[in-house]
Formats: sequence, structure tokens, C-alpha cells
Amino acid sequence: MMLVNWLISVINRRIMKLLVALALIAYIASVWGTYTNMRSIQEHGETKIEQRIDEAVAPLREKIRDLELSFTQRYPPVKFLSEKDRKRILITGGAGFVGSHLTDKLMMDGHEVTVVDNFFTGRKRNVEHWIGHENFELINHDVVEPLYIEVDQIYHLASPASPPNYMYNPIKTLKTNTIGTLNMLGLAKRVGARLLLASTSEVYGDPEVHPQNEDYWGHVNPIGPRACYDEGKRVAETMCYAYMKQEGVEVRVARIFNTFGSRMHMNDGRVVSNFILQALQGEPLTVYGSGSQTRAFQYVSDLVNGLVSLMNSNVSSPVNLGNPEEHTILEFAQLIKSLVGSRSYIQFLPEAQDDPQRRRPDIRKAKMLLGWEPVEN
Ligand SMILES: O=c1ccn([C@@H]2O[C@H](COP(=O)(O)OP(=O)(O)O[C@H]3OC[C@@H](O)[C@H](O)[C@H]3O)[C@@H](O)[C@H]2O)c(=O)[nH]1
Repeated sequence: MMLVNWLISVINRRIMKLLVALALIAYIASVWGTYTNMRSIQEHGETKIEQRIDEAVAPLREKIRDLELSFTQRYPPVKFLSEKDRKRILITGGAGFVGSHLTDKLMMDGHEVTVVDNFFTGRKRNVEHWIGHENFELINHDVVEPLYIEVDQIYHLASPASPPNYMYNPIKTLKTNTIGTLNMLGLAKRVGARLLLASTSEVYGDPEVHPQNEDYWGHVNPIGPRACYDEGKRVAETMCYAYMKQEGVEVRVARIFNTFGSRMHMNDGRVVSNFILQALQGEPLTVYGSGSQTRAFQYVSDLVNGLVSLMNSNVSSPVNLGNPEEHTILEFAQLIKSLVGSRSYIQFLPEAQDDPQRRRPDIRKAKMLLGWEPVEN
């Protein structure tokens, strides 16, 4: 009996061990199965996540590439100037039509240029090709507020120049040309800089002398719609000479006649851009009045060369800068119509109030003292 019991217990123990071993193997197998299953899910998930990250990052990568490209952007060629010859130059209104061409010239000549603009009529895109260049700085600033920087020369161009623009907000035009000019003369006095004022043929008003030379005092209606600009520029000139006499500030005054060229705003409102746009769009060319009033147009590159020559000359009295080739506005409309090959007709609209009837610069002074004259037709 004892032997039987012993045999049963031995068999039971074996079976028990076998059962335990089987259970252990089953357990290990199930754990392994779960583990490998989880791994495949995890790997699959990881690939998916990686894909998603890739998708999300792709546009960022592109932006970084663009940024890297912009850092290595090629600028127009710039001359090297020694420390002695390199000037720190401020251009107010430097993002405008004339200002941006002046910026190009001075940058390419190797100077350090700071452009100040409030972007009322100026546009960032006019100077964007210089952004990031070590010699260039762009400041969003209104000259009606004082400015504190260190410069050697100031080209003070800030002001709307097209009649519809300057008449749009006459008080602002007056503030820009009066307070703005006072601020820039104050800056010139503080830092010992030379200031060139971009004055205008409009100081001659509707002239009784033809062609207009610098000794002519002008014929301006002080209370007419153009007065905010005409009188604003006249008093700006007065301020320049007051600062010259009283404070010893070195001033230059350029009386700029009608100018055209690239970067004129499509909606500038002046005759050149109006006629070209109208002719291209097949719309009527709008002639104000009879079209017998005259103007003479200079190309912007000629003007820029004249401004730089004047700034670096010893001529402190006003100098006319313009092209003396005079045309009636009607002739000009017909010329643009035929150059564009447009079928537009000419539409006569009421005459603009106080519109100068004849304008043509006498440029003998610029020729004699600066050796300057326009070269473009
Ligand atoms: O669509 C138009 C626009 C203008 N005109 C006429 O064309 C002539 C020229 O007009 P603009 O508007 O181009 O320019 P203005 O000569 O009147 O003034 C300009 O003069 C010199 C610059 O210094 C100034 O920036 C600007 O005021 C004016 O007689 C004007 O009445 C048209 O007949 N049709």
C-alpha cells in the first residue's frame, strides 16, 4: 500500500512538474507573442509618426532654404571706398520714386546709406534689393518727428510730390515740408552734416518769366489748392538759408523740374504715368484744359546725377535740375498714344486750378557750376 502511495505521489509530482513546465512555456510564448506584436505595432506607429513629422516639417525646411538663399543674396555691384571717402548718408523719402534711384546710386558708389520713409507714397519694394546689405539701413520713420542719428550728408526728399497726392492731405504736406525740414536742419546742425533740400519748379508757381531761372521769385497763389506744396517748399528753402546764415549749416537746394522713370507708382496721378496707363488700357487719355500748357520732362537717372553733383559741389544757392525740351501736354498725349500704338482717344477735362501754363527750366547755372546737363531724351 505504501509502495502504491509512493508511486502515485512520484507520478503526481512528475505530472505537476510537467504541467508547471508546460504552463511556463505557454506563458513565455504568450509574452513573446505580445512583445513581438507590440514591437510591430510600435514600429509601424513610429514610421507613421516619422512620416507625419516629415510632412509637417517640409514647408519649414523650404522656408529655411529660402532664408539661407536670402542671406547669400547677391546685391547690385558696390564699389569699395576707403574709410576716408565713404560717407554716412541719410535719404529722407529714400523709398520713393526719386529717393530709391538715389539710394541705388549712392549704395553702388560705396557709401553707407540710411533710408528713412513713412511709406505714404514710398514703397519698401523700391529698396528691398538692398535689405540685409551691410552698408544699408531702412527706418520706418516720419520726418515730422525728430530723428537722432550720426550722418555726414542728408538728402531731404521726404514729401508727396504728385499733385493729387500732396493735395490729398494738405495739412500733412505742410507739416512734412515745414516741421520735417526743421527737424532735418536741426539734425544737420547737431551732427555737422550737409543738407540738400529737394525743392521744386513749383516754387515758381504759374510763372510770368519763361524759361525759369533761379533768380525768378515766382508767382504762387498762397491760398490755392497747390499752396500746401508750393508754399511748403518755398518756406523749406527759407529755412535752409536761415540755418545757413544763423547756424552755419551747409545747405544745397535743388529745384527739381518734372521727372519720369521706372518705379513711378501706377496711381501716382502725374501726367506721364496717367497717359501711359490709359494708353495701355485703351482708355481715354485725360487732358486737363486745352492741353496747350507746357512741361519739359527729365529722366530720373539724369536728376540723380544732378543731385549728387550738387551735394558735392560748393554751390549753396538754388540750382534748377531739369530737361529744357519743352512740349505741350496735348503733343505729349499724342506722342504717348503713338509710341504705345494705342487706339485710345483724347478726352478733354476741365482745367486744374492754378495749373502752371508754361514751364521750362533754364539750366545754364547747373551747366556752368556743376558741369551737369541731362543726357537722356
Ligand atoms: O491726367 C493728367 C495729369 C496731368 N495733366 C496735366 O499735365 C501737366 C503736368 O501735370 P503733373 O501732374 O504731371 O505735374 P505738375 O507739372 O503739375 O507738377 C509737378 O511739377 C514738378 C514736380 O516738382 C512736382 O513733383 C509736381 O508737382 C499739368 O498741366 C496737368 O494739368 C493732364 O493733362 N492729365
